[in-house]
Amino acid sequence: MGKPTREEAEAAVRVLIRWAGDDPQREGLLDTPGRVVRSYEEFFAGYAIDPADLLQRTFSEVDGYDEMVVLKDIRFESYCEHHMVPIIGKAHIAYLPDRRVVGLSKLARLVDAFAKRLQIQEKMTVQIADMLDATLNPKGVAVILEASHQCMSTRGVHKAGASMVTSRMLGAFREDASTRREFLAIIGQSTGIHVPQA
Ligand SMILES: Nc1nc2c(ncn2[C@@H]2O[C@H](COP(=O)(O)OP(=O)(O)OP(=O)(O)O)[C@@H](O)[C@H]2O)c(=O)[nH]1
Ligand SMILES: [Zn+2]
Repeated sequence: MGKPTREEAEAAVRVLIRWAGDDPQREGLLDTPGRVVRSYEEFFAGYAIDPADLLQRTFSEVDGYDEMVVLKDIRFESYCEHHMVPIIGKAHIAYLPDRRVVGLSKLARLVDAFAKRLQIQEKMTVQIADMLDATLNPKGVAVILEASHQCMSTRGVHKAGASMVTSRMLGAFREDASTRREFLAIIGQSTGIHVPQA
């Protein structure tokens, strides 16, 4: 299945405008297919990124640092693969380094590489954790995602305010309850976290 041309993608948007009940030829909508297709390039930029590449560069001069590294409150925007509407939330990532650490921004880039695709939250959670585990070989990895799904707030069941929380714990975070507790305490899970609403 080859990638369609830009013209084909714009034609598909014109069909959807007609499906919504409007006229793609009216002045206000003439440039809309082009804008939508350009927006899709942003929304789905993750397909062009190789997440493993992002984590190739590591640093080993850490003077023996062997405690957990946590990056919390990483905002992400993803898209529900069932309804193609936004999933907006926050990711919290931790790992227990084994001599090597990765540049901090790469953790946020890793989240985006998987978020900017058609997703379900469970799959995205596993993809982030497993990629970090496979490329960095740390002693443990923890990933928690909390997000609100516009397919649940702006349509269907209309439950604004509900948030989905998913997690994946590997290595020390799975096996050792105190490591897991320390991570949860650091990200503030015990005190409650504000989830940005879609
Ligand atoms: N587990 C999971 N479900 C999701 C996620 N995003 C959306 N969904 C759900 O996917 C389901 C799709 O269900 P269907 O019954 O096929 O679709 P639908 O008729 O549009 O369902 P409603 O949303 O209940 O109106 C819905 O229950 C959504 O809430 C996600 O990230 N994880
Ligand atoms: Zn959905």
